[in-house]
Amino acid sequence: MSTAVSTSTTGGSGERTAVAARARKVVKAFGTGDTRVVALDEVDVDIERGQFTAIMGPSGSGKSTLMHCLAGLDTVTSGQIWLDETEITTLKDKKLTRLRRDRVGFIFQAFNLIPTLDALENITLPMAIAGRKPDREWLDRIVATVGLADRLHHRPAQLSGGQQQRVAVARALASRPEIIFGDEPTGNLDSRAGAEVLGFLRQSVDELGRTIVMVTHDPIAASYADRVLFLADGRIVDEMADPTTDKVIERMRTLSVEDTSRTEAAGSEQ
Ligand SMILES: Nc1ncnc2c1ncn2[C@@H]1O[C@H](COP(=O)(O)OP(=O)(O)OP(=O)(O)O)[C@@H](O)[C@H]1O
Repeated sequence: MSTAVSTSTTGGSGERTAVAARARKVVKAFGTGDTRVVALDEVDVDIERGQFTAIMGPSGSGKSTLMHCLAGLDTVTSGQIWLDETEITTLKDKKLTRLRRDRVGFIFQAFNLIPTLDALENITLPMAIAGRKPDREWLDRIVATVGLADRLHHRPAQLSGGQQQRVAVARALASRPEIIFGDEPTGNLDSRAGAEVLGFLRQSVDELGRTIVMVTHDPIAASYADRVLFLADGRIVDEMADPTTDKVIERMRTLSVEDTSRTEAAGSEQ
């Protein structure tokens, strides 16, 4: 079974669609024969523009694979993915690289900052590489939003983990990407620094109109989102609007019970 989670689009006439990313019947398999693993099994999903979406699910359910495919970091076995109105599943490497550079932002668990550059240079580096000038006003807004104004000339080693991740958030926002993907962005942070970074992600959606998709194991992190997608066995099995930590914990608990009973049923069939 696959669950279609759809929203209407307003595209056409050069207008932005209400959907920032869209997947249809996406299958991603790794390996062949006996070692074949189907990580995504006919996934249909719409990621709404201007929303904060969290992806949750048990370990191995396909969360990272879904994010990598939506972001054009990995190819699909079959199915289609669009970013806005561009189908990325048919793009050749060069065009895909350019699209990722120009239209997508990334925040990873590891901050991936360049140690010899200061915070401001790290924030503007991707744009410098792309030969683009940062929009000063936008940059100032981002720096103010993530609270880095007095740290801009510090190198990563002179910043706390939370501050380093804020630099990474500012770097992801700097080029005004259409969509930002985060893979466990608070996974390396203590709860206070994690809460700060999640607060900034929330603000970038509410105040800067960004679109964020975040993979997380943490129900508290998921509670900052507008909507949570739940994956199990490579399929979207549920979604939740306006999540709270307790509601997410409860849903994850029932998912792992369902997971165990599925595994037991599969075992007894053999
Ligand atoms: N490069 C790969 N080669 C082979 N199998 C892979 C590869 N990447 C992922 N898989 C398999 O695909 C399935 C989904 O993996 P994925 O990493 O997307 O899950 P996840 O939900 O993000 O897991 P976790 O929460 O543990 O990070 C798993 O069974 C995994 O072992």
